[in-house]
Amino acid sequence: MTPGKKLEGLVAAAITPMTPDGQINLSVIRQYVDYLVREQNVKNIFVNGTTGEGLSLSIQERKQLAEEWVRQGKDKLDHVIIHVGALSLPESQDLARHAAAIGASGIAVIAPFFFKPTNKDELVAFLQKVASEAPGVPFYYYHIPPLTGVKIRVEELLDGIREQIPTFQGVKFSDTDLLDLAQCINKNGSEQFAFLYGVDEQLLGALAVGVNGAVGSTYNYLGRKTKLMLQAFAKPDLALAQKYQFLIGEFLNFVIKLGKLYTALVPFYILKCRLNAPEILLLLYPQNFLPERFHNEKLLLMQFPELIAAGSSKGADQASLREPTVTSFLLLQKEVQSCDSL
Ligand SMILES: CC(=O)N[C@@H]([C@@H](O)[C@H](O)[C@H](O)CO)[C@@H](O)CC(=O)C(=O)O
Repeated sequence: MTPGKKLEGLVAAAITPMTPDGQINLSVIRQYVDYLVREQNVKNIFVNGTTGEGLSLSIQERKQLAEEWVRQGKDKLDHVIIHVGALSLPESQDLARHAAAIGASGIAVIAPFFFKPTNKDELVAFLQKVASEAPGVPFYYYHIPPLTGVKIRVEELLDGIREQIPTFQGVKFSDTDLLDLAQCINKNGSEQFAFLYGVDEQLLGALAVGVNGAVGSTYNYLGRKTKLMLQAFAKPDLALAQKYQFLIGEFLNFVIKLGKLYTALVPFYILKCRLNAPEILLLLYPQNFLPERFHNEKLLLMQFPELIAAGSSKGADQASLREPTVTSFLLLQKEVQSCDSL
């Protein structure tokens, strides 16, 4: 990890590896790190967040995952950010102390989402009590109102925040309110705080208002593609950046329609191991909850040819495809791939 380096660029939101019997699978994290660095050129990770379903894990599991990511990321990753948010303040504080003790490069916290803060002061008070348990660790507010239901504007939250949380370093902004985001950046400057966007399918819009980077699930497997968009935007070649965004958007639209299961099964092929988020286990067991197409490994394999490019070439057998959705997916994949040569 690189202490002091500003958090920017792409941050992959880690999936939680699970064993078939529902235990967290720490043994594949080293492979996961190597895959991200080598195949996706992504050197930042966000652990125990939404994608990793940190809130569905026990405190002990969250700590074990954090430890393993920090250990395996030591000389390979720039940043290992641990989400330590919880409904219980003492648990969140415990996780923050733990993240500090193991040498995490940052911690992030969502707003409590059951008994919700009703105003900025209540929210800041909660965040402050967590951040102060890790006084040497950069702190990020994780704003995700579609899931927390806490809609306190970040612009308002940031007003005077450093006085109350000296370690405050930035915001992971997982919302579509670009007006709020733009005003945050306009008033605070992206030099002072890091603004990381969390709605992958519309990252280009957030780049236009000045974010420093992005945290998201899709950078696990579209990291390289998205970096091409970042490069085009920085050049600046807006038309090219738009082409990438449109194609990535189409691709994601399709993945989203298929459901999270598809995204979470991808690493099964990448890492050649079972890598299921907790929610996926609910879908897998009992088996009859699972739509028939998920049983067919071959179909799945074909849907992510880019991700397994270095692996087998089994992906090309379109003749056996019956589902029109899968065919369209493959066509989109092809388009996204051909984007490299735009
Ligand atoms: C609601 C949700 O899961 N949002 C994702 C996005 O990356 C999302 O998967 C993507 O934009 C596709 O919709 C991230 O913002 C979540 C995230 O970074 C995390 O795992 O903490």
